[in-house]
Amino acid sequence: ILRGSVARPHLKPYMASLQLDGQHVCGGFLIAEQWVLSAAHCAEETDGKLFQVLLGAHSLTEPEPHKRLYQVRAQFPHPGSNIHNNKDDLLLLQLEEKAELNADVRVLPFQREDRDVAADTVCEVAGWGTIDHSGTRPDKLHQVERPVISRDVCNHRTRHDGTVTRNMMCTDSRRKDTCKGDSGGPLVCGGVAEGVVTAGSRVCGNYKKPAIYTRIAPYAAWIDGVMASADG
Ligand SMILES: O=C(O)c1[nH]c2ccc(F)cc2c1NC(=O)[C@H]1C[C@@H]1c1ccccc1
Repeated sequence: ILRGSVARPHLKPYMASLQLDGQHVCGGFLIAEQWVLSAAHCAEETDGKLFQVLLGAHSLTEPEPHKRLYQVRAQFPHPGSNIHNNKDDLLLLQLEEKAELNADVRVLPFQREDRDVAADTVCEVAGWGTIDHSGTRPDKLHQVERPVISRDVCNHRTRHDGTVTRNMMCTDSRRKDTCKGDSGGPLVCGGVAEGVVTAGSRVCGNYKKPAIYTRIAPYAAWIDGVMASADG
């Protein structure tokens, strides 16, 4: 998160850190007791290894009361996701067991109504991604508020030039922005997850390149289908 602030500890109890060998790779969030939603690109270089999912955390390193690392039983990248673009950039992770819910570990509801969030709506996004242009990696969760910008503005020739589909949305990236490592986290508007930070490589903090999110509502049926069909 660029030019945001340290989040109030454990006030975003749905936040997940997707880790490999103890290293944060991407964000994610709890959508059900045994399920985390993130971005498919994040699993591109895992060489077939499964993530581990850290829940209940504020600091990535310090001991905290409800912090716990969960094994992943299975990972389900959206079948339409691919390395060439940001389409269908969603990843469902089934935890090895149901997460123990408490004050620091909670499910975040996601939007099921497929209607664009109005431009200028101020939403919030959080993550353990880079916090400056030197690529500094924070230990604590950061957050930032960002206004939604219209798809037409986001698709302008000088911005994302028509690559933002109806299944995506954008927020203003002037100065304050998401950045590497924040991908997979939720864009929360009015207490509901409306989008997932896309994990394609993107310059951060440049107003010419707004942040892009995968809208969740268009994928509600896919999400429900995977959760229903997987065992347990
Ligand atoms: O964050 C992303 O957009 C993104 N997209 C990817 C695609 C493949 C892939 F193998 C990884 C990623 C990845 N995450 C990262 O590189 C994470 C490792 C870097 C990081 C930044 C800040 C703090 C901690 C760690």
